[in-house]
Amino acid sequence: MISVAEALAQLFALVPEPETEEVALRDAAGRVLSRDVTAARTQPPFPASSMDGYALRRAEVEPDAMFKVIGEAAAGHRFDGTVGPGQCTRIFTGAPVPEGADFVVIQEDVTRRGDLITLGRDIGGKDNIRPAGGDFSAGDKVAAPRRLNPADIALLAAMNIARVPVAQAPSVAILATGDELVMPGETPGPDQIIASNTFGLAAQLAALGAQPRLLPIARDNEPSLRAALTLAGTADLIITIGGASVGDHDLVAGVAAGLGMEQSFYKVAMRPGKPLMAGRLGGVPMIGLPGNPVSALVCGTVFVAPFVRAMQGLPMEAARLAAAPLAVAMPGNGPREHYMRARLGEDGITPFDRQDSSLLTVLAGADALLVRPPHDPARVAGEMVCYIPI
Ligand SMILES: Nc1nc2c(c(=O)[nH]1)N[C@H]1C(S)=C(S)[C@@H](COP(=O)(O)OP(=O)(O)OC[C@H]3O[C@@H](n4cnc5c(N)ncnc54)[C@H](O)[C@@H]3O)O[C@H]1N2
Ligand code: MOO
Repeated sequence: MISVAEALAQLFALVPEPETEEVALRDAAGRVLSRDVTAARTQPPFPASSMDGYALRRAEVEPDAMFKVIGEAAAGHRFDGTVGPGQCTRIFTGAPVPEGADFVVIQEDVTRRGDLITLGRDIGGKDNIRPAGGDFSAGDKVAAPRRLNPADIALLAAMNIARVPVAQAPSVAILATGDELVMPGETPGPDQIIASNTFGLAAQLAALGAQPRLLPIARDNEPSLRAALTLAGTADLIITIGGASVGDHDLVAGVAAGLGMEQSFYKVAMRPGKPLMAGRLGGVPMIGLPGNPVSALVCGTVFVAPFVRAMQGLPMEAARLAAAPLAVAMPGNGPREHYMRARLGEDGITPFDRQDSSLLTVLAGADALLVRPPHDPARVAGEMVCYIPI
């Protein structure tokens, strides 16, 4: 059995070179920017007022000073003249500051009668002007790789980038295996259950910017598995669920090997998730997840998510760890890295009492996987521990 870190390193060696495509800005949210993009314009393109008020000369600002209003500058409509001594323009937020003016007095600090304004007694030194290029300048870059969040999309829009180079969304074939499985909505026989991991994993993948494709459930016999694995061959990544352990009906490794799979590793010193397998089948990376529902989804977080991020050109990094104080004491850990389903609260992190890898109710109630290294000694409440937010 290899360590989680070693398994992840071997998995990253299977990551294919990401491919780029261009998409409309509206479709770029959540995708990974694949090339640096460069602003073709400056923002704001001119010194702009940040408030509604009057534009005038800073040197003339003093208590009770009077100015003549000679025009108006609004957003989208500049004032074409020049503001001279003793003059001002009405100005609104976002408007270009007129020639000659270098200060905006907010209207709350002004009394206006006809074309004349009188300043109040406490104007302050803030000019209320956003300099040209205060946000960004032509030539500034948004650097790749980067998963584009809503603020990034707004920034690209402001830079006038209508089409965005992004990594192609990896197509991921998900193959559930087992005679006991039926799809949600179907009527299970007396010995059957509903395929659940499949859907949890598809949801994880969709949230990572991949395109999950559910294959028909493969039955626990070689022809069915072989047919299903052959169907998966056009994907960028094949994920199988179940049939990974040592039982008589656990056939995935054997059938995949028969089809020419080059195995990178099988079995990882972790809990849950021990019978994890990975390799390449027909040139396509393949990850064989254990069937137990929590095992499959924990492996989804610890292995599939970093892999799919790397497939989109993001750095090859393990799931990010956070730290929190333990709310309760814990006994020592065994030889496998333990990903304990846990809850964060005001007094720290608490692992659930029940850690069986079949319990989806416990996983659904968890917001953290408390990570315990192999042979981690007993811990007392208050000690800092690492966790993966989920
Ligand atoms: N003698 C041993 N037995 C087992 C070992 C072992 O080391 N020695 N390892 C255990 C561990 S740990 C795990 S994890 C499981 C993994 O088993 P498989 O990957 O072969 O998975 P299955 O046997 O096919 O299924 C296990 C369990 O999960 C249910 N399942 C499977 N697929 C789905 C799905 N898509 N949705 C919902 N539930 C699913 C399945 O019905 C079984 O209950 O092996 C242990 N055994
Ligand atoms: O490793 Mo299994 O995944 O413990 O249930």
